[in-house]
Amino acid sequence: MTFDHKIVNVERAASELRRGRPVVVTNSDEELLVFPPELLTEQWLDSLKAAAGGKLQVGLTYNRANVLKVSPRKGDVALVDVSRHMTSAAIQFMVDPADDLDHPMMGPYKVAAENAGPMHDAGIKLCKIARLLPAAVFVGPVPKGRFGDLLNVSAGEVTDYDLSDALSLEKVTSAKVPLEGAEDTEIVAFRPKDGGTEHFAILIGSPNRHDPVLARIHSECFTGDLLGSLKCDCGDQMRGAIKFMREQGGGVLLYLAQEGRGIGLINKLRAYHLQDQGFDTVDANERLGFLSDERIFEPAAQMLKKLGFSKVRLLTNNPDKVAGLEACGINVVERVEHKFPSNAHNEFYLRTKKKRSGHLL
Ligand SMILES: Nc1nc2c(ncn2[C@@H]2O[C@H](COP(=O)(O)OP(=O)(O)OP(=O)(O)O)[C@@H](O)[C@H]2O)c(=O)[nH]1
Ligand SMILES: [Zn+2]
Repeated sequence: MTFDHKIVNVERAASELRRGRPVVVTNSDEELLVFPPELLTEQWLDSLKAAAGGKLQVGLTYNRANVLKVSPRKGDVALVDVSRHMTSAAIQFMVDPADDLDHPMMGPYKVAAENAGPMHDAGIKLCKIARLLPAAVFVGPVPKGRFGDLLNVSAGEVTDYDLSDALSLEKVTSAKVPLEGAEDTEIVAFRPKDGGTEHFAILIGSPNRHDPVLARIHSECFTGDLLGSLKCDCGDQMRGAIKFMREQGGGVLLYLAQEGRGIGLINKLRAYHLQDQGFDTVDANERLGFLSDERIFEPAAQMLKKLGFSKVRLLTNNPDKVAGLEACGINVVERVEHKFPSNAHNEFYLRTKKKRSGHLL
């Protein structure tokens, strides 16, 4: 029997990291131990220092490194040496911006003599997949076999994860779920065959497959969609799209598991904490070490294709969504604006999206 382990290995490794356990990223002849800094304890740090024999490093993304005034030697990851006396708390200050304003004199940090490589990139990517802070403590690289029985995953599998995860989406089931204002509605569930990220398509009415379908790419927003948060416009946009589709005779809303523009709910709340300190939505993401938007469009495109839609009229104010969907082989024949009145809490957020993220309204 043969299995395609691509997604499985990555999901297992990410799940191990979320539990505060180290994993090993490999290439053809070397391996690199990865530990999530936000879950570091003094005990773990002592063990890692012992395993590293004095060579322990923290990997930071370009955006976080930039905040700390260090730069990657090459590529997008900066490696900072962990000195013998550095505590787990000091490493956590390095990767978590929550208390940056209370520690304005952090550093200076010693940039490692080595360049970061694809295994380091994969280590940080794994922390992102685990929805942890995008940083990692590293031991190595060392020749293969040194870290014994620790769970391991190849750097290539991690790099390919997003695409493999999206391209293996399959329809699992569907059911009629009448919604307020759109009673003729069906929810179609998608899941990669070996168990990755689940996404959902909400079909309003019975749109035909010949004409361009009215479509909305909606990234999950627990606070806005479910709780009615006034900090963003997601709830209005989601309910507004459903209502508009019903009025127009049908459409499809793709509900994507990309909470917080792809950083996860906990990291989004971390970004909100920084916004409470005065940083805008873009700076908050970047101080955490993320890109301002970490989303990809393949899952949306894949669901549209599986549902038989190849041409869409896209409800959005975000030109990146149009370009992103087009790049995945969906023909966006029209962008339909999707704006709702602002309130005192989201006005600055909406202005920032226009000023800094190229939004059209
Ligand atoms: N990281 C982060 N995510 C946020 C913030 N506010 C809202 N979000 C997330 O942003 C996503 C919603 O974005 P979308 O509604 O797709 O909006 P958009 O990219 O602005 O584009 P359109 O609405 O289509 O014009 C959801 O996943 C929200 O959780 C924030 O301040 N920080
Ligand atoms: Zn929202």
